[in-house]
Amino acid sequence: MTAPAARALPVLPADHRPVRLADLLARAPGPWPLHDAAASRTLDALAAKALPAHTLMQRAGRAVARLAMALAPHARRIHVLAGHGNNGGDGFEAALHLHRAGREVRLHVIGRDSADGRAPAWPPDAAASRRQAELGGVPIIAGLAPQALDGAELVIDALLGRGLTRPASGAVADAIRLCNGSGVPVLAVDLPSGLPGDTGALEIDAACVQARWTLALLSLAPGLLTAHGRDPAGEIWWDDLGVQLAHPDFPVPAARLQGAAGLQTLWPARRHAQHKGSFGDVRIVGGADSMGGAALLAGRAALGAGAGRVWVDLLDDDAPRLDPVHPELMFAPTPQDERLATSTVVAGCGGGEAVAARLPGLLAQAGRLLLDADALNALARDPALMQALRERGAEGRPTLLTPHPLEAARLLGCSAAEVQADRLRAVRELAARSGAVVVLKGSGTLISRPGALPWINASGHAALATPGSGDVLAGWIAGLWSQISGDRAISGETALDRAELAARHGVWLHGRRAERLAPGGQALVASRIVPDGQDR
Ligand SMILES: NC(=O)C1=CN([C@@H]2O[C@H](COP(=O)(O)OP(=O)(O)OC[C@H]3O[C@@H](n4cnc5c(N)ncnc54)[C@H](OP(=O)(O)O)[C@@H]3O)[C@@H](O)[C@H]2O)[C@@H](O)CC1
Ligand SMILES: Nc1ncnc2c1ncn2[C@@H]1O[C@H](COP(=O)(O)OP(=O)(O)O)[C@@H](O)[C@H]1O
Ligand SMILES: [K+]
Repeated sequence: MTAPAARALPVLPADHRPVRLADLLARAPGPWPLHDAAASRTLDALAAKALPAHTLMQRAGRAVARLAMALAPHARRIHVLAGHGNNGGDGFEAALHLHRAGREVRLHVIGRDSADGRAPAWPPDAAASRRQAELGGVPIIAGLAPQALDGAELVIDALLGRGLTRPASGAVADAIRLCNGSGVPVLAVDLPSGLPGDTGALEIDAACVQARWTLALLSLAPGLLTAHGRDPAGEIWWDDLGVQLAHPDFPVPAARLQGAAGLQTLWPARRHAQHKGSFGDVRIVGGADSMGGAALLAGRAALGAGAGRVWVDLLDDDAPRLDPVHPELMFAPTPQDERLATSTVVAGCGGGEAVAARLPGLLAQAGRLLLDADALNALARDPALMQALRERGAEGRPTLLTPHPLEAARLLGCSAAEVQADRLRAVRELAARSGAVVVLKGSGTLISRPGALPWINASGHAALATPGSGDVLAGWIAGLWSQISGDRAISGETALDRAELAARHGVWLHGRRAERLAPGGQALVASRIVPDGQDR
């Protein structure tokens, strides 16, 4: 790709304000692109070229200083920890602004020059910003002494950003640990230092700043939103520094952020002339041995999401065929005829070993098929099933897979740790291998279809880490999927588009319901996460 002419870039005057990501997602349509480090470097260079020298870093530093004063208006003593890359440069600029605004600023320079006495080697912009800070009279201190943060009211973390190439160590890791141990609130610049921006994957005991707030600059890193990223990032803010990221010449993002926008309009109000047959049939195949509850949760969720009729096909012959809490649920064996071709089938919730025998028939006949839990484990064990899955996709019959990281690892033939080390790569790989839409669950759930940009879901928190919440999700997605298929099919969309839409919407609503029920992240039981028809 040839680089676009710099003057073509839409760089606006810097009169904008940073926005809290949660507010942005609630009101703006998006989709918001997420850029990896390589793309962000390209963006940085393009934007810097379109502006007068040093302007981009000045904007970044001013944005950090303004947000610091807005979030911690009473903080007088502010310590800025600066590393030796451009992240440090943003810190120098912020320190200068805060100093000029009358705050008591201490600027700690951490890294090569303080640790081993070598001459500092900042990139040109950061070197210029450091000179400005010195000339402006900001007190600059080499390193961070153990008691240095006593009495501090705010720390600005500008140690490491997108340039992280290895786990933080040495003087940088020591500074991170001191900062975390101080109890002083931290505003992280671009990323909490130590967090890998592309993946959000932290090794055990890796040094990483635990920020109260993170201000992402120009572009948003996927690692802030998935794997381990949400905890160290704290509340995420974003400032595009006046650069419009939607410009066609900008580098392709690594993923898109899924919020509510664009989804509500998919399920319009019901028309008077509609009947339950208009909203699709869902069949749940699962509940082997003592795991009938999983199938019931999925069935209830499909009903609550608005499916027209829901049948549960229990694999345990001795289990009662009635749900007293939801007597609307019907219990019947899955038919082996054309009714299967027009149904949305969920297989695997509490499926045990028994579900494997059902898969060849379902893969061959089900119109829409969602495989979860034990159905995924059976798929991982049997290459013939995987082949049948690919054939379905090639014939235009869509499948959705909803693995958690261990199930994804079994399907990919690797460990769960390897999946978690690069969740975006894992979800793309699994979608490509299976031809299905894949929902890789966990903090920052990913949704991917073959060959397309993955989505990272922004809703939900650890209240969802409760048994059965995955069964609810599977049923919820199926209930939505059944409504945008059949006679309510959205025109112009392919079968795989509809599968992806249902997955994106289901994952978003599932997470948002948990946030509403447990705003403080307190424990939830999965039955409460079952939708009640009000979730839109
Ligand atoms: N891109 C954008 O959109 C914009 C970017 N901007 C800002 O620039 C930041 C990116 O700057 P950057 O590329 O200079 O990287 P940065 O994070 O400062 O690291 C620098 C140095 O750290 C080193 N290093 C690496 N790992 C290490 C470790 N574990 N422990 C210790 N050291 C380690 C490594 O040097 P090494 O030691 O490997 O030679 C590297 O040179 C970005 O986050 C944002 O704040 C904004 O100003 C404007 C918009
Ligand atoms: N820490 C977390 N943050 C956000 N979502 C989570 C977290 N832990 C679990 N979840 C979500 O909860 C659900 C759990 O699904 P799963 O692991 O299949 O559980 P189960 O098999 O018990 O139903 C998934 O949607 C997953 O994304
Ligand atoms: K940082």
